[in-house]
Amino acid sequence: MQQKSKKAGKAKGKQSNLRTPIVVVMGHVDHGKTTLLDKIRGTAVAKGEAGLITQHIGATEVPLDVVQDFCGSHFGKEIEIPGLLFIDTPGHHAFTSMRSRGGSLADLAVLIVDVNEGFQPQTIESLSILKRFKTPFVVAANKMDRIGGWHTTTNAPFAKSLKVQSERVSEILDTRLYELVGELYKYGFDADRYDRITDFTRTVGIVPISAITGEGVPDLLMILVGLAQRFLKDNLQLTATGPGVGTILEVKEEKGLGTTLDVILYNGEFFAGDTVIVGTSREPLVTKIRALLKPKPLAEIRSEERFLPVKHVSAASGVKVSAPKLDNALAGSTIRVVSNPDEVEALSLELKSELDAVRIDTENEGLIIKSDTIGSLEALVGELKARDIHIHYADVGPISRRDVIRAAAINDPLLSAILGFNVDILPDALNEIQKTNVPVFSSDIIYTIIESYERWVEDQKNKMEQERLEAVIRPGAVRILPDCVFRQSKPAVVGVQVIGGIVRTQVNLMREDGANVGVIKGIQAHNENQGSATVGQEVAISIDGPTVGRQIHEGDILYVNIPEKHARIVELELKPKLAEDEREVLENFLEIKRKKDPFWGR
Ligand SMILES: Nc1nc2c(ncn2[C@@H]2O[C@H](COP(=O)(O)OP(=O)(O)OP(=O)(O)O)[C@@H](O)[C@H]2O)c(=O)[nH]1
Repeated sequence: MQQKSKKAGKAKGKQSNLRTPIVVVMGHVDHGKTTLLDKIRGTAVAKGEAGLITQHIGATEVPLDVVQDFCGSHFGKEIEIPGLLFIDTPGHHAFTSMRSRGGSLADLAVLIVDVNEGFQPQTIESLSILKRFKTPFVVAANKMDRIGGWHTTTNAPFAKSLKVQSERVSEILDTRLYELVGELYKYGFDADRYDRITDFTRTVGIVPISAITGEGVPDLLMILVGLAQRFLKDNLQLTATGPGVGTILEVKEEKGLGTTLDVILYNGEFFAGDTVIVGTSREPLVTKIRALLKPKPLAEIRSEERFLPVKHVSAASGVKVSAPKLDNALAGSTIRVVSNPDEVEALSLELKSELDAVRIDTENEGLIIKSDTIGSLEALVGELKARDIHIHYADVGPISRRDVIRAAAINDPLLSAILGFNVDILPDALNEIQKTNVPVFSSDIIYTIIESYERWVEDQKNKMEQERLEAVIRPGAVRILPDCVFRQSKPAVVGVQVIGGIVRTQVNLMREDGANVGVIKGIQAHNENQGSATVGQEVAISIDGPTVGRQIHEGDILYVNIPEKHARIVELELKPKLAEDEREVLENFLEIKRKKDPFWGR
């Protein structure tokens, strides 16, 4: 044990400043992210190597030696990375709040998929985030132990585990893996079971695992080390020395410490006392690191203090930073060491541009977007842009009254809405929402937000369409009944039978020769006023315009004089839905119109 520690320490020194790669585990709810992280931590602890596993703030470091031991094999000299740093907060939320300039903070990702359930909404969302950030990843096909008839070999590498399975179990597993290959192909990735791949730069590896039994986990770790070595080597800027740069994972209030930052240091070093510049939602702030804190090892947690001050940390590392004036610090933004006061201005501009790059503030018609961190804002905005959904304004922070007012002022009814990712609605914003009826779609799953917004858009469109069609004047025809003239004129009141379609008040009537007759003022049946009458009904109608005996006569057929614009909609859009009588009336009506003008209504 002692020896191993020394060996690990020495090995690290040899490694030409290549820093520990940062790994994030992503996937759908309940597919096993937490269980996998627990397994990786727990196994190493169980192997009596707890001393080697370094607990970070928000992350767990697994040194290369531990990975080697777990895998039961030794890596060659070509492996120079000191180990793997797993971010403890699983999920894409953590992923999106971590970003370094130009991409995500994570060097590598594990996309975990329940092999029995296949792709689910958050799997797809995670995949699209990985694609956008171009983060190399492996797929962990989890819960293979749930296949009926599975024989468990605890913590065994996949090949060993597979050997003891029946042919039927192997076949089921293979089928499920092929389904995953198919899903990945659909989203633009070539994938295969990892042991069938020769070129990992082109093909995504799928590692069958069980996070519970540990089977396949050694393989997963091996693949991660291999990928990290390849991809990190290309990124020579990332080192464990020099002025530190980190991403703020969380801004946290701590008893006795005030506001602190949980930071993943991804490049260089922090020393207690360093001057740092920190991103906020306004002007970046310059402050001095009062203390760097690491979690206390489990055995030492006796007192209330959970943290251990350290003088120095180097990348990659999870650390709590205590410093004055941190209240406005913004999760997802950068913390950076200022080595020279002359740099402040340039660094400040750089930090501001980080937020400005994601923030959108235009005069165009579009949605209002609010999000909790820069990373999540970027992810949400990215997804919306990919769908060509217009954005009026996007910013970090809770939903405020101002946001609601801005959304209400948007003219396009389908864009007058707010989308929020993991943000609160301030109380006065709630009042404004009630007043304006601006819809707010919020969730901590991007996919859910967009899906519910899109569903609302669909509903709104249907409603608008329905309203439009309801406003269309439809075909109708009446015959004036004999001996039912109740008044000659001003207005003429006659008894009619509706012989087809529908007649409403306010529509114009037309004779069979095409001459306009006048407007229906009222419709009565059994002395009751009504707005319309349909086929078969006998009603009295009052018509403003004609005189009975002159323009109209008993026995005449009168048509609803459909305006040309409406006739076009009826003929082109509504015809298939018309009843037989309506269609007949429409055809007769159009025939009359087109006798004079063959192109009428076309
Ligand atoms: N049989 C079996 N069960 C598993 C495996 N991995 C996870 N589970 C179980 O699946 C459930 C969900 O696992 P979690 O690790 O909590 O899933 P998660 O993805 O972290 O879920 P969220 O944190 O809610 O997103 C738990 O009951 C686990 O015990 C596995 O490999 N085999």
